[in-house]
Amino acid sequence: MNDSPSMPAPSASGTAPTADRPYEHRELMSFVRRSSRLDKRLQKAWDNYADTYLLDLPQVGGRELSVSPDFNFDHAFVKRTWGNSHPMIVEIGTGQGENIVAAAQNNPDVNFLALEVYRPGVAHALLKAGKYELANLRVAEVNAPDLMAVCETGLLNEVWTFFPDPWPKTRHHKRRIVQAPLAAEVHRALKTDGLWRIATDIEDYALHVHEVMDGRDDFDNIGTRIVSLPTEHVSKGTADTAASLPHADFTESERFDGRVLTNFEKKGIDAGRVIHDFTYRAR
Ligand SMILES: C[S@@+](CC[C@H](N)C(=O)[O-])C[C@H]1O[C@@H](n2cnc3c(N)ncnc32)[C@H](O)[C@@H]1O
Repeated sequence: MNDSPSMPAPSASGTAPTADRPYEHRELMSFVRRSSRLDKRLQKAWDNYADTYLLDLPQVGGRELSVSPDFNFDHAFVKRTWGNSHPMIVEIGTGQGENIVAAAQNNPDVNFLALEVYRPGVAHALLKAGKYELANLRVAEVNAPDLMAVCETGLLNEVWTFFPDPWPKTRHHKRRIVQAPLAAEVHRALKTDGLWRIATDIEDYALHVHEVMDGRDDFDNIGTRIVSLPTEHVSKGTADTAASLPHADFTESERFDGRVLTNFEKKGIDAGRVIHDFTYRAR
């Protein structure tokens, strides 16, 4: 599989992952492995469509959902797999594939790769890809940062991370997938002017994105809507109390019109939460 001449990409920690020291800096995962049992319908989808749509990527021995650091996600692999060199968009944490399937249907001249660790989600994405006979979509059941780490420099036009798992407890914030090391890897994988689109319905995650991303000198936040969010949380209090708290001011984007309303987003809206959209352009 690894017949490309290009070297494995360096990891965000600055040292390239190797077979005996793979992704050491990433032992804290952004997900907890859940049941991979499929019901009859999803098992049938898997049996029918995995050969066509699921990428069988080499793993690090004994580490589920990993991608071997010896693998290169590069132009040559894209050409062999998608059969062309069209622009490439990668979605990190695709859920059930609702969004990327719709995008792939609407943009046949763009290649899409969905990354997801939850097997029933992967199976749903396969089911829809098969149902709509999408030639431009592939799905990988992998830990997304592992794939980003082996992505050829400048290969991607866009990366999407919509409604990442919130990990609300402070002691779990380190598990949030939007982190400085991933940002560095996404930046390296993107073309100059490529975009990382992020959306969340969790106010504290929006602050987290702002904290991780807005001080970076390798990305520009191209949002134009000015937002001011309190940086401390009070469970009870008046509007005056809230206004007197320290605030962070930053910019967000208008809703990305390439995003369909997924179940996750709908649940957030139904619960009265505000959606925060960010667009970061790689320098
Ligand atoms: C809250 S869901 C949102 C799904 C989808 N983006 C949407 O908007 O409907 C977050 C998804 O990210 C996936 N995920 C979390 N960490 C991941 C990782 N390291 N690699 C790939 N997928 C991941 C989870 O399994 C989950 O399906």
